Amino acid sequence: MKIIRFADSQGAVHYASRQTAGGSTKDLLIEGDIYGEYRVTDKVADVAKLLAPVDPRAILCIGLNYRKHAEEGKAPIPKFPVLFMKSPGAVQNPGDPIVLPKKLLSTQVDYECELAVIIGKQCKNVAKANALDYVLGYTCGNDVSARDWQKDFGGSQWCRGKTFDTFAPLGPVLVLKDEIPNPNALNIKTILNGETMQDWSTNDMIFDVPTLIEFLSGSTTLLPGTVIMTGTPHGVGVARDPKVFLKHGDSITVEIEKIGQLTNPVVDEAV
Ligand SMILES: NC(=O)N[C@@H](O)C(=O)O
Repeated sequence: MKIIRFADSQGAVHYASRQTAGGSTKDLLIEGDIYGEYRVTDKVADVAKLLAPVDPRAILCIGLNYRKHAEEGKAPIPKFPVLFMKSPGAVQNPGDPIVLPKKLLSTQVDYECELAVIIGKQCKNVAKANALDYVLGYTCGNDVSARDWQKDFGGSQWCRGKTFDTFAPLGPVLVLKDEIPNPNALNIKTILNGETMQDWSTNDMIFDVPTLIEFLSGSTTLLPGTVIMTGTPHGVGVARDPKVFLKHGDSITVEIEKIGQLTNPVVDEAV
């Protein structure tokens, strides 16, 4: 099942089951708690605005989790997953703009397509073999990154470069795990203004999804609604010659097999 989160014409936030048949889409209202007991009603949802599919409790991000991306960044292959975090406040809805900070703040904003895992059940010290039992589902993520803050100004801490407002677009739908039995067998792409910039497979992760859940839950209780962004493959803008950074007027799309397209326009911060 595919689940959307949306605001209705009164501004109230709900979930719905998105059903596509014969090319037409129908959204049926969900009643209850998607992390607990819920049911799909026969009421057609009044979808006024599509939102990010979840309102994250936390956003845990993994760096250098694809060999060729580590190589293009001249970084060593990590022995353990490289963890950093984004503020839940950085989440952006599908279709809404990625806002480039004032030039004073950053001139090197980059894209990163990522498979995002949504934890459905609280867990701690989970064994790899049972790790997917704690997953609710998957969505597309864009780990938007200000490289200058990540590399030069952040004092070797990546956090600020990764967590500006709008630097965590998520969407367009939450695909429940029954539709994706193996999250490590999906094609993943980034398309910038119609040009494919990243095109790889999640089967090339250094630490696969069950290993990441085992590793993270070994130190941190993962609460329902936790989002894990699992790393990006090669082809990012900073590694290109000439470098490619996002600019006002761009349109950036993350596309993942079995999930769909997460597209966001890019705009300059109003000064
Ligand atoms: N370089 C960099 O920031 N990479 C990470 O975000 C990653 O996904 O590997």
